[in-house]
Amino acid sequence: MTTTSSTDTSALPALPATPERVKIGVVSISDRASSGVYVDKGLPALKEWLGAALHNPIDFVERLIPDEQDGISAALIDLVDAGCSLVLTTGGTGPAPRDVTPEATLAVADKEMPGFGEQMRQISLAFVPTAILSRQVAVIRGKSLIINLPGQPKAIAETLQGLKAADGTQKVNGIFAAVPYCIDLIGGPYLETRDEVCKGFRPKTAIRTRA
Ligand SMILES: Nc1ncnc2c1ncn2[C@@H]1O[C@H](COP(=O)(O)OP(=O)(O)OP(=O)(O)O)[C@@H](O)[C@H]1O
Ligand SMILES: Nc1nc2c(c(=O)[nH]1)N[C@H]1C(S)=C(S)[C@@H](COP(=O)(O)O)O[C@H]1N2
Repeated sequence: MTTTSSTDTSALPALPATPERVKIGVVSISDRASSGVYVDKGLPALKEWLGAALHNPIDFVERLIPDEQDGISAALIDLVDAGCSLVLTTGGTGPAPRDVTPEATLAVADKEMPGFGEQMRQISLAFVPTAILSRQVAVIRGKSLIINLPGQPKAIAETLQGLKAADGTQKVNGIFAAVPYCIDLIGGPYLETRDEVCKGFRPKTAIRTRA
């Protein structure tokens, strides 16, 4: 009789020879960047970080939009409908009157994922005492994970990858460590991280290997 242990991953399909293509939505939400008062640094920072963190080839779908709740919700719906497995927003998470990104994100949610916001505020405290001013949320819509990041361009890498000590050991885990497995669970592509940037974590039973 053949027995299968709880850590036997042979039941999972083998990975294709090269990492799967993934479609990722990146949304920069800023009144001033979207109207040309200053140059947008949000989209370049998001694309640069994701390109460095993933082995998967990425098709980016980009939006640079003002802080308008209905427009933000419409952009998020569009990106999910376009097949983005992951959507990252930057900006508009604070307490100012025009900061409405969390409301716009919750308005399109099937499920809220509160752990991401909790962990991001915790991580950000290692960088700035004002971390708790970000109301950022994460949600599932269809087969897509949508995550809000703060608007400061440097906050993108800070929250996604966390903080490393001078000797290279991870002092504070970034939230991206939990993203690949979350996307597995909602039926998306298998994300493969570059461990030196951010090591994705999966339970042993969810780790797939190449044939
Ligand atoms: N897309 C961006 N590109 C470059 N810098 C940005 C961007 N978004 C925000 N910043 C910087 O981070 C700061 C905090 O971001 P926040 O989202 O709170 O912007 P804001 O003050 O509401 O103004 P705006 O929406 O017009 O960018 C901004 O004041 C700006 O210095
Ligand atoms: N990692 C990180 N988190 C951060 C910050 C930052 O610089 N780095 N800025 C904080 C500040 S000052 C504010 S007001 C809130 C909300 O920022 P937002 O409105 O630009 O999204 O995010 C906070 N979180």
